[in-house]
Amino acid sequence: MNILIKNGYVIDPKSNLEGYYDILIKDGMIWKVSKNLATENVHYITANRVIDASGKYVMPGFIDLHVHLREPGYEYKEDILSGSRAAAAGGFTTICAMPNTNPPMDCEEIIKAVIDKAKDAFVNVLPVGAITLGQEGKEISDIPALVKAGAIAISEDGKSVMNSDLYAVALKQAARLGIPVFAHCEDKALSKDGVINEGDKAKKLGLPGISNSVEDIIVARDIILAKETGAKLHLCHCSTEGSTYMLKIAKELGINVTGETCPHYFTLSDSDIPGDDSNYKMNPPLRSRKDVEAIKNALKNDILDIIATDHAPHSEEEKSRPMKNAPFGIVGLETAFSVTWTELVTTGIISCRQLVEKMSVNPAKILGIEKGCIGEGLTADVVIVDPETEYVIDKNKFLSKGKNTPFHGKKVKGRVLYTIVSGYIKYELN
Ligand SMILES: NC(=O)N[C@@H](CC(=O)O)C(=O)O
Ligand SMILES: [Zn+2]
Repeated sequence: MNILIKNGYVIDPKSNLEGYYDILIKDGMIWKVSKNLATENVHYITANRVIDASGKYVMPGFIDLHVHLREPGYEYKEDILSGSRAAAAGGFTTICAMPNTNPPMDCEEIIKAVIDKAKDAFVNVLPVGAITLGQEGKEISDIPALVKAGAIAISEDGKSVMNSDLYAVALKQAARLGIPVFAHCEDKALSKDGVINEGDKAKKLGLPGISNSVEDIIVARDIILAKETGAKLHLCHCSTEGSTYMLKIAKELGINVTGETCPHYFTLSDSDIPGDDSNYKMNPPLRSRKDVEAIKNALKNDILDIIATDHAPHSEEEKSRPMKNAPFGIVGLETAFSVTWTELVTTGIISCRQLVEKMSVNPAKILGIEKGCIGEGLTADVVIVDPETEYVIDKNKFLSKGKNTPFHGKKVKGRVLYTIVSGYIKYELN
């Protein structure tokens, strides 16, 4: 299948290309990027499909470092096929699958099974291996075997490895193997049975709170250990002002650390929680307005490098429970681009270029993969968006099995129109 994308506004920071270009995709690859490409004069190649992208933006496909696909074990929440389909609808062409499955992705066999299953997926799925066996925090997984089987990174996501001695060993191994460590920063002894951010809202709802120190303490520890071990540390879902300050200092000191946040942390604060509604329950929790401002500022100043979704689907039944008893997590694949465009780009907090850097270029760089770019000769992973369309988010239209979102009914601007993975149109808005 050959595709010609005509008249689109291309934003490709890695090639330092921004402007109106046509793109010819052939045999799964970016064949030509040029002004005024006509099908007939491109080496006799005719396009089977011509996409008129006038007034649209063309970007390298988004890469999500933080997705919970729930397979194996929790297929009632999501599976590789449904989650990857939702990813394509969100403009993502590559996603990382977190290991907190059942059983966790802590051995060669499970990593291989996920890779095998992902052959039918709508987008590229890259598995992340669990740091400890069963994610129990007691015994380290066979990390070299996980990497050999295809794990792109390691993580204990859902929790932290609380034993610093064990964690340091894992960091050293990751450093030696050249893979990043995705860190969920949460001091379990401190967070206890906390449900939402510590503060007025928690008091009002009579719910146990989660303080900023729960995150900040482990962020500090992990940065210190990254310095000592030389590991490539990636801080997942940063939500606090403190995290952004420590990230800034760590970068200034030349420590190999990157930071991620998610759309909900720069859009909502705990004061937006309307009542006992579990669609507002996630870990880390929605923080104070001051934290939200700090997160936005850190995105603007490129202290935070990555916008990921932390797509965490749960069943209707699980999320209709009162906050105290519902699992943590919200879905995000199908809302991330529109929410980010609305909250950060149309407001001038970040540029389009920065959006592409944070959702495509930087994730590719962290993973060390040749993606996040529309360069000639590279695999054709491309997203086409409409920057002007306004619509209302409707969870009932999600392709994900998970409908648990606090953004249902939110009016947004900017919409994904096409997602092209390895030269195939995997999503098209109709
Ligand atoms: N973020 C969440 O609230 N939940 C995630 C786990 C995680 O990413 O920490 C999940 O797996 O449900
Ligand atoms: Zn996490």
